This record gives sequence, structure tokens and C-alpha cells, in this order.
Amino acid sequence: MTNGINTRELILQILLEIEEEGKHSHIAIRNALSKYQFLPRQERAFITRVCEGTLEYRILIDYIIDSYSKVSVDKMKPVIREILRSAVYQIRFMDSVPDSAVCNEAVKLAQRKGFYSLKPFVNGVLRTIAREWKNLKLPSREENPVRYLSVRYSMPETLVNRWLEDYGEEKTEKILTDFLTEKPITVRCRTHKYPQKEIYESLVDQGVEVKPAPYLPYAYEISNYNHILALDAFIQGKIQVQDVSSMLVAEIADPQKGDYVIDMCAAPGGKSLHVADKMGDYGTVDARDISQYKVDMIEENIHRTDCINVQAHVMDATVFDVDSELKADVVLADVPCSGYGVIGKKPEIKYRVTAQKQEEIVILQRTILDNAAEYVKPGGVLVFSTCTIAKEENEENMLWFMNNHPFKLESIDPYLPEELHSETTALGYLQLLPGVHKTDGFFIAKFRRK
Ligand SMILES: C[S@@+](CC[C@H](N)C(=O)[O-])C[C@H]1O[C@@H](n2cnc3c(N)ncnc32)[C@H](O)[C@@H]1O
Repeated sequence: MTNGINTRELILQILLEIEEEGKHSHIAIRNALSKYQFLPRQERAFITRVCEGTLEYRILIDYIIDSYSKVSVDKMKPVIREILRSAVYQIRFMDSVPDSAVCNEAVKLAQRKGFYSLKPFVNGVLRTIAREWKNLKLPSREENPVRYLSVRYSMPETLVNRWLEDYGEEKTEKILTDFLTEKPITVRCRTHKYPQKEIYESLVDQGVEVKPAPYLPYAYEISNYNHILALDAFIQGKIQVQDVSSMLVAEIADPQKGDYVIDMCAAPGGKSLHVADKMGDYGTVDARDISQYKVDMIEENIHRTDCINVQAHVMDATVFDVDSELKADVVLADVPCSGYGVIGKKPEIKYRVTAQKQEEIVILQRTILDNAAEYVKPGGVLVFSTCTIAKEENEENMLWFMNNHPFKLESIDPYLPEELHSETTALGYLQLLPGVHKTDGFFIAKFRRK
């Protein structure tokens, strides 16, 4: 308890918003923390870790609870379920809090939330788990490898099955391991405007730990800071938060000074700003997104980075814009996707997968790609990208696109570090897999209009 705020209660509230109201985890956590800005850094870190960890390990946690509770997790009242889940996360994964304190806090919280009669149940289940969890066996890998991987790495069986089929057991296990590995944030240094040394020194002067990121010389991994919004390099627009996979898009697009670039799905503007930086102050990036809310996010970034050659507009990429026909030197179609490549950052994605959503997203992507094709000048470039590792959204869409539009793939090797070169990059596309490559899961294909 700090300043009248009960940390466990705040954690419960955040988890209920994510699990019961369908909020995105990073938004629910960010909103709660910005409401209670006075909380000390250590407590903020604790809240973030417990919420993220409870979500990341939900399947394993439920397996543990179900092994020791008479009432199964899916039959419990949401408040009790989330109290137990977050307590089990602390017992299983955090040494900093004694198990007895975790149990006591959970029991008190159940009472405060009006579940007086369930106090003995919460107490009994948690104390048994604290005593017994080390003896609990996971499902047998030999008898049921899918169930084993699902519980061991907290990944729904549908996704495990899909990746086993697409990538084989070894790569799937690397992907699953990577999703549960904590990683620093990556930033792009805007070296077109500011010397990298100056950016490095500004970060280090504020106590930030700075390490080179993989694959691109102007990317850093940063850690050991409280708020990124309080870093001078960020405030002054010298850095942009972006995964290296996403930075590769502007490299591969290779815009030339004076080009007209359309970014069809641009918010919050990471790739638009990068492309604009690469063009210097020449040319225009037409950064579009579906809603004013999204366009405001792009505007905020334009303002902070003082990128004068990016213009943001509300425009629905599924609606054909006749004024853009054959106008663009470069079109970026960084389409909405299932997001499986960023499950490590947004763990709730893995629990919200349905076959229907998967089909709908492919249809949406193809509609956007149909329009994107029409905007590219003869001889111009279309870069298609997603942050997923689902074949139907990536390779299958790429093949479909080539069968339906007058474009050909073009080698992307000239824009990539040698360690990323492969048969597919020589052809014109790249599937990055978490744990196999040192980035988020991401797909990029480069087409040129015939
Ligand atoms: C992968 S994100 C884009 C990330 C962005 N390119 C960047 O690098 O910062 C996909 C974007 O597509 C937008 N979107 C979804 N449906 C859309 C539509 N029909 N028209 C335009 N944008 C759309 C979403 O709002 C979201 O901002």
C-alpha cells in the first residue's frame, strides 16, 4: 500500500480490464500507471511485471491452479480467478515476495472485494500451490507434444499446432521461448539529422543503458530508465521507438530524394518518419490511417520529430482513392494483421485468436493490397509488410498478389545485412521469426510494378 493505493487491487483491476473487457494489456497498464504517477518506480515495475507475467503465463498458471483446486479455473468468478492467477504468478516466478505474504494479500483482497465466504478457498488453494508446485509434472512431451508445448510455454494449442506444421518442432520451440523472454526496447537514432554520438551521449548522461541493436548500425537497445517520455533524446525527436524488423521496411523501400510515398496504414508513423528521414527534406510521405485518433498519433510524432515532409490524413485503405491512381513512387502497405510476431510484447493476442478473425484479416489485407497496387507508378515500388508469422497473411498473400497484379518480386539483398541473406531475400521477401532471428516476427516483400 502506497499513498492509499493498494498495489494488489490495482493489479486486479488491470487484469480484469484485459481479461473481461478485452482491453490491450499495454494500454490498460499504461493508463493505470499514468493515473497513479506518484507511485515509486519499484512499485510501478512490480505492477507491470505481475500484470504482464500473469498474462504471459496464463495457460501454465491455470494448469497449476486446476491441479490443486476443486473448482476449475473456467468455473470461477472473474475476480477470484484473477486474484488466484496473479498470486500464483508471484509464487511461481517471483522470489522477491514471500509466499506467505502473497497468500495473505490475496485473501485480504478477496475479502475486500466482497468474497468473504471464499477466503478459506483462496487461502487453501494458494497455500497448497506454494507447498506443492515444485512437484507438479507437466503433460508428457512424448504422449502429447502439442499439449506439452502449450502448457510449458503458455501458448494455445491452435497456435502451437499451426507453427509445428509451418516451421517444425525446433523452430517452434525457439519462437515459443522467445515470446517469454524479456527484451529491452529498441530505438532508431535519427542519424540523418543528428550525429549518433550526440544521441548516445544524451541517453547515457540520463543514466540509460545503451547497447547496439542487431542488424542496423543506427539502432540501439535501451534499458534502465523510468519513462521514455522523459528522455531528452526522445523529447527532442532524436530517437523513434521502433523494432529493428520494422526499420528494415524503409531500408528495403529505398526511397529516393523527391519521391512521393503513400503509407496506407501509417499510425503511429514509425515507417513514414523513417522513409521521410531517408529522403531528407525532399519529397512527400502521405501518411494515412483509418481514424482521426490514429492520425493524431502520427501528427504527434511529426510534431515531435519536426518531420516537415510527412503529411497525415484520415483515409480508409479499403476504399479506392481515385486521386492516387498511378501517382506514387513508393507505396507502403504495412497492413493490419493477426500480430503473432509481437506476442512477446502483446501477450493477450495469443488468447484472442479465432478462425473467423483469421479469415477476415486475410480478406481485409487483400482489399488493401488491391488498392495499393493501383497507386504505384509504372516502375514504382510496393513494400508489403506484416508483424505476423502466419503463412496465409504473408507468403500466401504475396503469391496471390503476384497472380493478380502486374508486379514482380525484386531482390532485397542490397538493403539487408549479410547475415539476413537467404534464398527468399534474393527472390524478394523475408520472414523473420522470433528466437530464430533477433527481432520480432515480421514479414516483408518488395514488388516492382512492371
Ligand atoms: C501495423 S499497424 C501500422 C504501423 C505503422 N505502419 C508504423 O510503422 O508505425 C496497422 C495500421 O493499420 C491501420 N488500419 C486498419 N484498418 C485500416 C484501414 N481500413 N485503412 C487504413 N488503415 C487501417 C490501423 O489503424 C493501424 O494503425
